[in-house]
Amino acid sequence: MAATAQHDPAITKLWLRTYDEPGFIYRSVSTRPPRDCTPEEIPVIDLGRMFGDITDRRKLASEILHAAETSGFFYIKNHGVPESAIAGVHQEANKFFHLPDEVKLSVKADPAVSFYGYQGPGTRRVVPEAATDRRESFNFHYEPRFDPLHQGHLADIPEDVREHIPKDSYIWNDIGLPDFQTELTAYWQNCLALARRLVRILALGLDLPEDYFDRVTTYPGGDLTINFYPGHGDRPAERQGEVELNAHTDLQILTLLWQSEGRGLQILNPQNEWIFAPPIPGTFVVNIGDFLMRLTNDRLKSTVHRVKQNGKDDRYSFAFFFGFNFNEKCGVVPTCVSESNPAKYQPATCGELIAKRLAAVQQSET
Ligand SMILES: O=C(O)CCC(=O)C(=O)O
Ligand SMILES: [Fe+2]
Repeated sequence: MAATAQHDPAITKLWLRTYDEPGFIYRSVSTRPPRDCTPEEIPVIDLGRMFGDITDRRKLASEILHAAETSGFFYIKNHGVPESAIAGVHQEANKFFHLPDEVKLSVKADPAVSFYGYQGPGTRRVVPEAATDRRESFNFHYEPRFDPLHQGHLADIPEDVREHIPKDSYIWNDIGLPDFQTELTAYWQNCLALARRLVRILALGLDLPEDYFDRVTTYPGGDLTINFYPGHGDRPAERQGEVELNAHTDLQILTLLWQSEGRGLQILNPQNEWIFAPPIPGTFVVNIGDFLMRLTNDRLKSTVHRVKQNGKDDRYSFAFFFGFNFNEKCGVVPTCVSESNPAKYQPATCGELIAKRLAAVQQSET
């Protein structure tokens, strides 16, 4: 991927994509093998208090804020997403990724329409300097018809919201898995509800009214990606050390990540060293996205991460990316600016920034 810096072999140049011109930056990163994160670096936060009184909620909010301001990553437990919903997706993901290639390719992303659907191994490249990602994935996006908030009112969906929804219904073509769509959308609904609650806690943590962001989460970004990273099984680990998903930051507000057993996810800490965020049973990993970093004037951190799969066993992960309404212009929130710390960013819609970045990614793939 990256060229080694000239003077120090323990440092390598890591290229990253950004929203802003020129579109790339690089960081000088340690080549030392990753260690596991400490509980201080990526704490486990108990969300049970989300349903408590305002004192409980404020206490929870301050813990979340602290993690979001430091590593930008935290685990959550007691998150309320039923194990059965997770197991349902896990089972369907296992069946899906073991289908013959021609079946998976029948629901593949058509770049002329959207980037949703199946993406085979080696088809995505985050930055021109990087190798292609080796992961396989399937992803779909927010649709009001899946959102319990709009059940029974689908006729009232505003036209500009409709226009924003990609017309890629082919991603749900029949692939011979009768429960695939049902299980994925049921899990998606759980994540959507959880993300809407978490954003309220974030608002409290930012000293804003708890319902401050509600207005921009009525037709939010809500992408679910199921990822598959095959293990090497009984064969020699020929791919050991290779990156399966290249270093990136997530684009929107926050990501809820479930990971199956086995290390894979690595996070770049403030000392520019990779650390593992190993799976912890019963938890999700949450991380802050670029758009929320921008809305908080860089107070909350959107942290670089990547995946290396170096185990014998297959690894799965499910990433739910939550964003604000795509057509809503959002500026830096009032509690993150002051006379001595003016807003660094102009108001923008999440939709326009993401479209710009995805177009750039597509360009580096062609
Ligand atoms: O598979 C993982 O652990 C991380 C996936 C990820 O970072 C992503 O899909 O953006
Ligand atoms: Fe990510």
